[in-house]
Amino acid sequence: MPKVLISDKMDPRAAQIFRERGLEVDEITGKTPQELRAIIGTYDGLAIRSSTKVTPDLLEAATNLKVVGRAGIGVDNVDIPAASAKGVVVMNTPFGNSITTAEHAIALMFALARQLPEADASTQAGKWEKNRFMGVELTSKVLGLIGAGNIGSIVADRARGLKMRVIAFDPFLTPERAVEIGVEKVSLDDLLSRADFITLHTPLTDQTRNILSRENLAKTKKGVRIINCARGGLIDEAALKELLDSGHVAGAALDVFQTEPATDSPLFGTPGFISTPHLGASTTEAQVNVAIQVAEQMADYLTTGGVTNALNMPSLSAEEAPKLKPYMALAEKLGSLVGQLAHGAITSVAVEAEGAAAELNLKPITSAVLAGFLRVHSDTVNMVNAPFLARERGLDVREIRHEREGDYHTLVRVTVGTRDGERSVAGTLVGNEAPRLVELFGIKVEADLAGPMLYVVNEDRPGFIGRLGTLLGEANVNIGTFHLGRRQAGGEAIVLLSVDEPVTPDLLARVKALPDVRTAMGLNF
Ligand SMILES: NC(=O)C1=CN([C@@H]2O[C@H](COP(=O)(O)OP(=O)(O)OC[C@H]3O[C@@H](n4cnc5c(N)ncnc54)[C@H](O)[C@@H]3O)[C@@H](O)[C@H]2O)C=CC1
Ligand SMILES: O=C(O)CCC(=O)C(=O)O
Repeated sequence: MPKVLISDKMDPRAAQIFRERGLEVDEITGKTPQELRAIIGTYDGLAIRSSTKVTPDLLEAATNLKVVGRAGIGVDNVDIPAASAKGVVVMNTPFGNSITTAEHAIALMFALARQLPEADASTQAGKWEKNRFMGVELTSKVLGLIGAGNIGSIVADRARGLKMRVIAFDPFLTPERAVEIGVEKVSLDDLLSRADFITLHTPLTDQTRNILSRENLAKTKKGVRIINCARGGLIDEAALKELLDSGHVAGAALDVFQTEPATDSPLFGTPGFISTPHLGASTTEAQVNVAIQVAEQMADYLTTGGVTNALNMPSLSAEEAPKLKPYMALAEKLGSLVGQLAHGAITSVAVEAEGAAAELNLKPITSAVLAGFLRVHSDTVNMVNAPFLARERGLDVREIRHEREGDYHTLVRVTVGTRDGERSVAGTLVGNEAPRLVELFGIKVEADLAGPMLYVVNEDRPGFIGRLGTLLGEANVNIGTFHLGRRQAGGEAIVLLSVDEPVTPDLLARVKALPDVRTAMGLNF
């Protein structure tokens, strides 16, 4: 039974769903990285929010880990390249907390406009400072969105309801989408100079880090108010402090900080500054949404192989997964076969699908081919890290669909390119279920690829099969299945036979010494 660890505080529905789906679950929160490292080894799944840091060090100790599920959006606390290299799927829940976070940005905008936290503190201190707290109206003001994705577009919708004019800087926002969400697409400089309020809604990337740098902050309109409910690191906090002190920036509200938890900051106590402790996603509704979603997604993956919202693997719905499962088994076997047989450096891999296979999602099939192929050289390869490793090796990977049906109702062909030319193998599914090899390097042969096998290329001459059978009998090697194929009568022929024990070097030498043998190899599936 797969085991899941919930290592950050999460709505109890997550644990409930894991149990209902037949998984064992432990909730152990508040551990130090060292303590987590000590226990992670037995878990197949790790469910987190933002506190747990999934580092290369933790992943090294996570010897059973198959999936990390982030109950939330940002995955900057997960080292995705390191997880991919280890074959661990990383999933998030991209929509469950977006409304809540957008509402927090709007709440902070109101709080800045009317200085609500200061007014509250002053009133409760018995001061009744009615003349101190002069606010500004939101109506007709310009709101500048940096990032107009899920959350940014919800903020735009709410702001338009407040009769604000919304402008947006987002290099990936199409003009059509800008019209659809009712914003004016502008350059960053344009936004900085026009916005009365600026709100950030991008992920933290190399391009967005420090997007509100000292230089860019200096370009803002005097009296601007700034909100960040996205990620610390988007704003130069030291420059922001100086501009608040000078009065150029009238107010700033940060939910997120460069260093979290932010228990100390030069910004604390600055007039016009408001902060919340990364509360953007903290509503009951959002936490229920993300907990349910992450648990369902992780349980799907661990029980059916279904993949949703993964950041390092193509999606595969829970309905698709069972249909694709036999294809992935076939693809892995074909990948493994070419990996074992092809000599010389492989530069390209083409995966072709014919007939029924052509109607399927080819990404997982290709990943399985690559996993089978690369596993010949490393047993830590799986479907998650195989495409990543293939890219690292500079392999040119292609997918080709042929709608036509050939001799088989469904067919997957794998062709590898080497310096000596291309070599291909093909297979089908018998009864839509059982993988069967049907073509090997241009020769038709029907064989199940299972367990240890002996592969022989020979001249097609009378008496050869008898000699091979006798040799194996004398060597006490039991034959499970025997498959033959030939290019043409009297030409190159192949023998593929399954044997009960792996082929030893001694047996291989004796097979190679038989008359008419061109080459022989032991294979394993
Ligand atoms: N404070 C909190 O508790 C929460 C924070 N977040 C954070 O909010 C941020 C936004 O989340 P979503 O809207 O769901 O993400 P999203 O991926 O839907 O939208 C991000 C937008 O940023 C844009 N973008 C990317 N690079 C850009 C650049 N260089 N300049 C301008 N725009 C750029 C993208 O095109 C995209 O439209 C994320 O960082 C997420 O982690 C999300 C939920 C809760
Ligand atoms: O889980 C949380 O409280 C933080 C949410 C967040 O930052 C995100 O989803 O990106």
